[in-house]
Amino acid sequence: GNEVSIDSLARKVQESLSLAKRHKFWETQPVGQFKDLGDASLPEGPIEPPTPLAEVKQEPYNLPSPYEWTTCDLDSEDMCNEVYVLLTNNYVEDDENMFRFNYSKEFLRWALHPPGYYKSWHIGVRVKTSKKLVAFITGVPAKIRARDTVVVMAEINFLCVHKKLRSKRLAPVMIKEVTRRVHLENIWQAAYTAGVVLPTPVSTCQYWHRSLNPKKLIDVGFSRLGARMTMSRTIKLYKLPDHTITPGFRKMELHDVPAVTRLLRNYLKQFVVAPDFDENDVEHWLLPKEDVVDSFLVESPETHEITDFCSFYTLPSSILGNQNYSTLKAAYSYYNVSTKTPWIQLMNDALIVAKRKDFDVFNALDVMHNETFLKELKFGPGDGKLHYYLYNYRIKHVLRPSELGLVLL
Ligand SMILES: CNCCCN(C)c1ncc(F)c(N2CC(C(=O)NCc3cnc4ccccn34)C2)n1
Repeated sequence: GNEVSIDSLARKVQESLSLAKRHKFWETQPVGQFKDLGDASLPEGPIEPPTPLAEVKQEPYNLPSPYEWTTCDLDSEDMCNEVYVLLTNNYVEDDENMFRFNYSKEFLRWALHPPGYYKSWHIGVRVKTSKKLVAFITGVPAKIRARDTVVVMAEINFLCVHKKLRSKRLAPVMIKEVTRRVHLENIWQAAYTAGVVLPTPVSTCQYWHRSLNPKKLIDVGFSRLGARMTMSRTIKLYKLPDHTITPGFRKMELHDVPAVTRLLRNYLKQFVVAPDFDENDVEHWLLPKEDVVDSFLVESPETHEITDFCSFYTLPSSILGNQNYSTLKAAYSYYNVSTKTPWIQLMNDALIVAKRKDFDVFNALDVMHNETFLKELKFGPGDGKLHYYLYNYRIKHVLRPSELGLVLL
């Protein structure tokens, strides 16, 4: 009926209150503001100039009295485990609270220890008395090109506040603290993503999902049986060959780093915003690491030239409240390049390898050239939108996803 229950009304009030507070906070920050959207006179580039380092706040921001700052050293097994447990129990869930991201410890160490990382940007909040870790936020340095300008930015990620401490206004002070620590390293721009709308998205992307294990996906409620479809017909629809079909398709190895760097740098040139990877970055971000990142390339059997590349990262989700399964094994499309092998064939080989590695689903954003293969390879549009943001950097127009060459973890 149309009766609105009291608690759903209360939830709506709470949501709109936190949305109002969220915008109030972001209207104080050097980010593109909604009111500026139409103003073509505003130049592209930094919104505010750097602050002289002596004028950057030297001491941490004040936390509410029961809490204290801590720096999380992920090389410490104990600390890495504390971060893993906090995220496993309190990080991003889908709107229906059926799934929660379950980044692994190995993944977190990989994601947070790229070349040139700062330990001081791995920030935790503890309860002073119990020393329990109750919140987390991170930054890693990255060379990002925006049109023709390469800027060293902080990639901000893994903002997580314990479920029991929500709406205590911890997130704004954590964002200000990571910003302060980034400023202390003379870095003045940042990049981040969110499933929620903030001022102002650089681009808004759509997730697409390719079923690999449709029976499990339907059983756990990730997808639904199509109209006029039976389960056996659905399993047949998503069936993949046991082996890849592209001649010369193989796992990337250390000696491939120079060639893959050339291939990827040349490919990423065409996008308005993209990482400016050097060989050290490629070695860290794209060499295969078991249960973290997989990468493959096509080496021409005739010329031994490396002509194509595909990669995906491993990000499982906890399944909340299903009798038969506890984990959804998801692969996320990362960076792909096609110069000789057609996109469809290259990405179909990626699906074949992901299926063979027992992934349940292969996710991809509609960024870069992904829309050229999504529909034909039987990806379906997801309900999750991912908004991309830049801090203290104005891009003249909102970008189409196909103009974006950046994938954050
Ligand atoms: C770049 N830093 C954010 C990345 C975090 N990523 C991967 C993310 N951010 C927002 C999303 F909308 C999203 N989606 C993947 C699609 C999906 O699989 N939706 C069902 C589902 C399964 N498990 C979960 C866990 C949380 C949310 C939705 N879940 C939607 N992914």
